[in-house]
Amino acid sequence: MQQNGDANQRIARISGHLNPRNLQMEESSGLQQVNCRAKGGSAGFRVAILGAAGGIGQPLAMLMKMNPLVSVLHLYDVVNSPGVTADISHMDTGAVVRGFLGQNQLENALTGMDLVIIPAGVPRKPGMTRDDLFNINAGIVKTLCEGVAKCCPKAIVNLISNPVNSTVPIAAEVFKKSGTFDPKRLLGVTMLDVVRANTFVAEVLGIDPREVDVPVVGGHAGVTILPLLSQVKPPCSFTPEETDYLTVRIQNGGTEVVEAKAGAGSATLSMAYAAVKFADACLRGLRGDAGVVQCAFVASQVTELPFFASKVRLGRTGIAEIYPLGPLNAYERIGLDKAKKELASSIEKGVSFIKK
Ligand SMILES: NC(=O)C1=CN([C@@H]2O[C@H](COP(=O)(O)OP(=O)(O)OC[C@H]3O[C@@H](n4cnc5c(N)ncnc54)[C@H](O)[C@@H]3O)[C@@H](O)[C@H]2O)C=CC1
Ligand SMILES: O=C([O-])CC(=O)C(=O)O
Repeated sequence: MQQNGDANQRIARISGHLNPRNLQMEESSGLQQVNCRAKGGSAGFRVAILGAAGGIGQPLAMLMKMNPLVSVLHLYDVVNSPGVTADISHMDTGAVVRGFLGQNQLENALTGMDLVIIPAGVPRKPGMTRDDLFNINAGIVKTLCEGVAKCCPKAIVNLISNPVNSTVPIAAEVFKKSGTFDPKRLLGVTMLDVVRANTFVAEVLGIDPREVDVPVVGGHAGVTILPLLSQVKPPCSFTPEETDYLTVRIQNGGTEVVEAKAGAGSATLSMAYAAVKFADACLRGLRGDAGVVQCAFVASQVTELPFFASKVRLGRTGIAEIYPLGPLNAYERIGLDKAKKELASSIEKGVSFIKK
């Protein structure tokens, strides 16, 4: 009898993932299901991806499902999230996966999350700047951040949607308006600039990219992307021609992919890789690991601008420390002036979108 009871319990637990009755319940009262299903998961953090069915969202969801620090993975989108969720949920890794479709499931997707990663929004086509995405993506980011403020105000937010130089200020204003803004918890993802810089510098030096660390500061668009080639690890030097080539290639990395994709979108796979590298750093910080340092676009006092990308140390409550830029050479100082000029107006555009 006892054996039968155990077996029934096991079947009930497994079929909880498949039983159409339970799925229906999730639509009407997601939170109840959330608590119930999490029992099957491993110990770890609860992560939501908003825009999970997109070009970045899908590989990002796959890679996060493989991350042993993740116990619960919520996949939210306005289209196609049920299919992506069914697919990802068959991977035999520890995280429990749940899908959420459409605005009326946003709150259930966000409730209880430790980390929210946002790649929702339209990507560039050839000939466009990231700022050309502002009109559509600003509203999307605003709505999603209002959800975060309401349902998981203590979550760390990794904001990927472009133009990052404006969407991060938008998010900050939304959080300020709702009285939940904590600058330590809002991070614009500029990791792809670092990933590209490491790759291109390694190519020039003829070494393994995994051995290279290039700080990239400023922001995430054109001249605001400022690689500090004088601070590359391992220590090395570049000719003026190499410095020019590397700086321009790193600044135009996104455009290089947009043009190669010829209308089919922008970087998705390398971005998903970069997003997971960054999210993993945030989770290791939350866990209490020491010495977790990455570049990110954050509320900052490193320059006179209210937001700036630089190296930050990640800790148990998000950003534990923001590092100064360190010594810059003449080339980098000129680059910094250009970056700051463009950044100032992108930041102002984001702030006034909410304040208007
Ligand atoms: N920070 C960075 O380094 C990078 C940022 N990006 C940006 O990431 C964003 C997404 O790019 P892709 O994934 O290639 O675009 P995509 O169009 O393939 O996917 C975007 C997804 O967002 C969803 N979405 C739209 N409105 C939504 C809403 N209100 N709520 C939830 N989901 C919504 C769409 O349904 C779609 O599934 C773009 O803005 C792009 O410019 C792209 C590459 C690098
Ligand atoms: O270039 C774009 O539009 C997408 C992006 O931000 C990047 O690849 O760095």
